[in-house]
Amino acid sequence: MKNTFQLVRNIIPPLTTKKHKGQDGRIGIVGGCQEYTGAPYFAAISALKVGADLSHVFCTQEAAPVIKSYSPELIVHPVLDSPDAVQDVEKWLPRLHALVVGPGLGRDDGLLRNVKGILEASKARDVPVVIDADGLWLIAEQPALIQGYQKAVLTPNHAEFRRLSEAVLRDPLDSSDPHGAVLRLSQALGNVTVVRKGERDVISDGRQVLECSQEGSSRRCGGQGDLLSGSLGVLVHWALLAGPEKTDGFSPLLVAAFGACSLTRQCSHQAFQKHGRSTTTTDMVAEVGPAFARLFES
Ligand SMILES: NC(=O)C1=CN([C@@H]2O[C@H](COP(=O)(O)OP(=O)(O)OC[C@H]3O[C@@H](n4cnc5c(N)ncnc54)[C@H](O)[C@@H]3O)[C@@H](O)[C@H]2O)[C@@H](O)CC1
Ligand SMILES: Nc1ncnc2c1ncn2[C@@H]1O[C@H](COP(=O)(O)OP(=O)(O)OP(=O)(O)O)[C@@H](O)[C@H]1O
Ligand SMILES: [Mg+2]
Repeated sequence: MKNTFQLVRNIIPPLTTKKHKGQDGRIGIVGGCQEYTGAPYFAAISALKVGADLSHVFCTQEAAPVIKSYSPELIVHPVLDSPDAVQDVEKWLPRLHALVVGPGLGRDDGLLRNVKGILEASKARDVPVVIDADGLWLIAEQPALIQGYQKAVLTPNHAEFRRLSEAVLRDPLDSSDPHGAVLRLSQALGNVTVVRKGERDVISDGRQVLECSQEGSSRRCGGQGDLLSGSLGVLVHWALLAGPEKTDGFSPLLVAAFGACSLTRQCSHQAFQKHGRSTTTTDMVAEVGPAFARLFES
């Protein structure tokens, strides 16, 4: 695990005065609806805190003023439930380095239909996508949407992993072999990268398996998966930019996922040390800077 941290360090771009705004990452979050406005915020602000330069949120018209009110740093587009949602997002794709699809998306059929079009447009432009939360609900319904897309990373929790496996694998889940279960799901989806979050995070691209057991915390408050998916959006961009020569034979997406899992757990650990049982994801977002420095810059 120690040299895996070195692989993550290898993909982190240097901070220099020679760069222009946006060069270190322009990330789009697709999600945010009437019920859920926190999740897309957590994902978007985490991307900025990890080191992206710009964070866009593409959400429903109703959710937009709420998410805008959380932070001036976010660029919030109230388009996800518009009749031209796909075109409204697609026109931004040339200016985005990665999309994080799902935080706070909800399961409205109309929104899922729009997100299907957005995913197809993203694949057509070779945009890397992290798919989380209710984006995974859509994938479980229509696995062909990302089948074989090598620039896709899925980040299911326990329930989402089960739903995906039941949708894609015929034989029942073998819970006694977590590595094998993630390997098989990745292979069945055409070697997309899968992160099964849990007491230990298991990551596979259908060829290799990494496990993240970085000490986290025993707080299971909502939103931690959104911090992970937002951080992962940036790390995916950096890892693909750095290329496989910097990741010592591991797939860049595998290394990016290990980095995001480690960072999320470290944030949880540091926040829990300060706040104990009252820890929330907001406290964890505040720890992104110090946790990143401790894991990857010291
Ligand atoms: N503040 C917010 O706006 C938040 C919104 N969220 C959104 O809520 C939507 C649904 O997310 P959910 O995570 O509820 O997804 P699910 O609808 O898949 O719920 C997961 C269910 O599985 C159960 N579960 C989780 N881990 C388990 C385990 N280890 N063993 C057994 N059962 C387990 C949970 O109790 C939960 O009921 C997503 O779009 C998500 O982004 C969440 O991210 C939480 C925060
Ligand atoms: N039992 C556990 N012990 C330690 N860490 C855990 C445990 N379960 C999950 N985690 C960690 O908590 C974080 C979020 O995982 P979780 O399964 O809660 O995702 P999620 O349900 O998608 O979260 P969200 O509420 O954002 O949707 C990950 O970093 C994961 O590694
Ligand atoms: Mg989640």
